[in-house]
This record gives sequence, C-alpha cells and structure tokens, in this order.
Amino acid sequence: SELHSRGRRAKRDLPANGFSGIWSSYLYSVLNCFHAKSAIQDACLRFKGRLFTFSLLGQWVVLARERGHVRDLCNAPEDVLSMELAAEELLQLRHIVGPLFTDELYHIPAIRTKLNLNLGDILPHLLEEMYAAFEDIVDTQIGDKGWSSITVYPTVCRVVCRVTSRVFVGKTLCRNEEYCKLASRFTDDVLVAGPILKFLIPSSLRSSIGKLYKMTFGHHKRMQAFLGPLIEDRQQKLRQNSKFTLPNDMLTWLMETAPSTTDQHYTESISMRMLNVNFVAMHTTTKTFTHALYYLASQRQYLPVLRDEVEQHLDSSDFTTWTKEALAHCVKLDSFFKETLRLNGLGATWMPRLTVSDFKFSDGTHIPKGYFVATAASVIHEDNTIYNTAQEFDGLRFSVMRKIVAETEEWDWRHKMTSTSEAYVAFGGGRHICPGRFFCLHGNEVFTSVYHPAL
Ligand code: HEM
Repeated sequence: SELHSRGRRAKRDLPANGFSGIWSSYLYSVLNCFHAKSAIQDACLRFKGRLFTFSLLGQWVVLARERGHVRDLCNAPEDVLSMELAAEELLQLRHIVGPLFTDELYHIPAIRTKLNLNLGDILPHLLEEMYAAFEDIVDTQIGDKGWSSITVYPTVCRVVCRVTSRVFVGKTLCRNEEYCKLASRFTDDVLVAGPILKFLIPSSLRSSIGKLYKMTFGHHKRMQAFLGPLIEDRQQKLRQNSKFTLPNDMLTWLMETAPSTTDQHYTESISMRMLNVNFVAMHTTTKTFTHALYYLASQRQYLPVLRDEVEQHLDSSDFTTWTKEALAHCVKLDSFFKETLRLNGLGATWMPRLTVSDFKFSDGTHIPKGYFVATAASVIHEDNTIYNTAQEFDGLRFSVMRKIVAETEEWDWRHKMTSTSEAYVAFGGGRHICPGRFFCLHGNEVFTSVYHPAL
C-alpha cells in the first residue's frame, strides 16, 4: 500500500531505531521529528559503529556515522548514490517547482568557476550593499535610545537577501522589496510544501496538487517577470556593441553558461537557475549568521577578540581598502563561523543520497537499489573522540588547531571553515561538496567585520 511504501523498514538485516512494523514505525517516524538529534544520538550509542536504519517523517534512512562509511558515501558516483534524485524525491521538487528545476544544473559550474574566481572583484559591491542594507534594515529599527530589540532571523534574512542579490542580480533589483520577498520566501515555501506533499499526499494526487501549488505561488513566473527585461536589456546592449562589458554578476555568469542563447527557453531556463541559486544560498547563509549572532550575544567575551583581529587586518574607517587577502588573515573569525556550523549545521542528518543501483559499503554492507542513505551529521560533529568537549561552543577552537598545524606544516588549510573531512560534513563532501562555501564565508566575515554600534 501507499502507506507501506512510505513507511517501510529500509533494510531488514540492519539494526532499526524504534519500531519496525508498518503503523508503529510510521507513527514513530513522526515523533522522531520532534527530537531527531537526541534520537539519532541514542541510536548511534546503541549500534556502536554499525550502519543502522532510522525513520524520519515516514521515510526510513540508512545512517552512516563512522569515518569509513562517510568516506564511502562521499566517494560513490552519482549513478550509484544520487544526491540529485534524493533531493528531488524528499522535497518533491518536480511537483512543487517543476522538472526544469532538477533537469538543468549549469548554475553549479557557474558558481564553481565564475563566482569563486570573482570573489575579490565583488568584495567592494558586497561591502557597499552591506552598509546600505544595515542602514535601511537595522538602523531604521533603532530608536532614540540607541538600541532596540529586533527579531533576529527575519532581519538577518532581509540583509542576507539584499547583499547576496547584489551579487546575483545587481544593484537595482537587489533593492526591490518585491524581488527580495520572492528570493527569500522561495526556499521556505519549498521546504514546507515539499515534505508535506511527500508525507501526507498519495503519489497519484501529487501532480495535480503540485500544479495547484505552482499556480498559486508562481515562483518561476514571477522570477521570469523580474529577470526577463534585464536579460533582454543586456542582450540588446551586446547586439548594439559586441564589446559591451556585461555587469559582473550571477545573471551574467548564468547567461554565459546557459547552453543556448537564442530560443524562448533561454529566459525560462535562467530564471529557474536563479531560483535554484537562491534556494541553496539564502536559507543556509541566513541560518549560519543568525546562530553566529546568538553566540556573539550570549558569549560577549568573543566581541573584543574578534574586533581586535578585524581592526588589525582591516581599516575600519575605509572599507574600500579591504581585500580578499586581508579578510583571509582573520583566522579567529573563520574559526568562529566554523564552530558555529559544527554545532548548528543544516540538520541532524545530512548529505541524503538515493541508491540508484545496489551499493556496497567498504565493510561489505549491501544496500539495495531504492533506499535512502545519509550521514548522522550532528553525532559526527559532537563526537568527543574527535573534538575536545565536543558539546561546548569554543569559538577559537579551529584557530588554535590551525596554529598547531602551522607550527609543523607549511599549509594550515586543514582547519579552515571551507575545508571538509569525514569529521566535518557541514558543507557535505565528495563530488557534491558545496561550491558556494567560499562565497558564504566571505559574506559572513564581511557581515561581522562591518562595524556596527548595535552589535
Ligand atoms: C553556510 C552556508 C552554506 C552551507 C552550510 C551549505 C551547505 C551545503 C551542503 C551540506 C551541501 C550538500 C553537499 C552534499 O550533499 O554532499 C551543499 C550543496 C550545494 N551548495 Fe551549499 N551551503 C551554504 C551556502 C551556499 C551558497 C552561498 C551557495 C551559492 C552561492 C551554495 C551552493 C551550493 C550548491 C550549488 C550545492 C549543490 C552542489 C552539487 O550538487 O554538486 N551553498 N551546500
């Protein structure tokens, strides 16, 4: 039955967390949502070092936590363990957004090459927008007393959206309230609607409900309405003068990377890629910066330490002198963000994969086609055998580790925020490792470095 296929036990010869009956496991999988982190921690303790199955919101997942298992997961090719199909199925992306969302993926090379190569050039724009966004969004909320209580998440979300949109679509559109609402709401809408569709709606009805959803929210159509005239304008300028330099932003990089530049599909396709870029960039960066702000506010001893470091490397009276290289010297700031993500990653389980064909872990465990596999990310990040006092926040943890490495080795990159390993999976690993992590670090550092009296 439908319920059975959604709630079934993943793999009979692996230990299972909770109940393994159809109804009991289904109900248990709902309860697990309310305390996923501790339930996974308990299961890891019980099944020491072994792979096990865990049920979450009607879905059994094989969870990996040992280094070897995580390495196997990272190294598996896409046609064996598929991230794309896992995301598509778990979030019902075909129904909620449309097949174009998952079929074309050229935003990934655009980020990997063009965005990452241009980080130095876009820094002044990032900084200019950051100052303007703080003035418009934060300063206007501060009254005569010189302080005000602000709801952090929505405020950070607006700032992040404006600043990242400056790099994605340019100065005019990033200051358009309607555009920013669309860019920031899109991820939240998908993250709510996708799991509901998968969990509550039988597969025979999903297509019709998805159509209704798309008609109501119209994310793609609205994005086309914003980007269409901009694309047309840039193309026209190029037609008039082939030497015309396009603005250095994501829209241009997508226009240059898109397979075809002529047919009608062009604007549709680029708009969908822009939605996808927003999907991966906004929510993740907002969440990380919000947590970092909470740590700063609750552990104020870090404020002078981080500010001293920033002032040592960057001229706080003139941000136009800031460079990518100078920011890279702020190792304590880097460590602070890495530690924030260690304890507050994107979820208790991460790096979901769907087995497209039979998969064998290196210890011989065999997972048949059609099952979900993921890492027990929070357990890995809070393992006392890897990190001292792993449950505690130590903002300078990684800068100390970097210093120790630097004493004996030439390169101290191993503990930088953007470096990953089987013990640090906040940005995933293997072929799908997050290509936007350099931009995200850049953005976060700039956020915190910008001197603001409210901080
Ligand atoms: C703190 C912020 C961020 C976090 C924690 C984060 C984390 C992740 C993680 C865990 C993955 C999945 C990796 C896997 O399953 O192996 C991922 C993938 C991805 N991320 Fe990020 N990310 C962040 C910011 C960004 C930004 C700002 C961008 C774009 C500018 C971005 C673009 C992407 C893309 C395109 C993928 C898919 C890569 C692929 O399928 O090959 N991310 N990210």
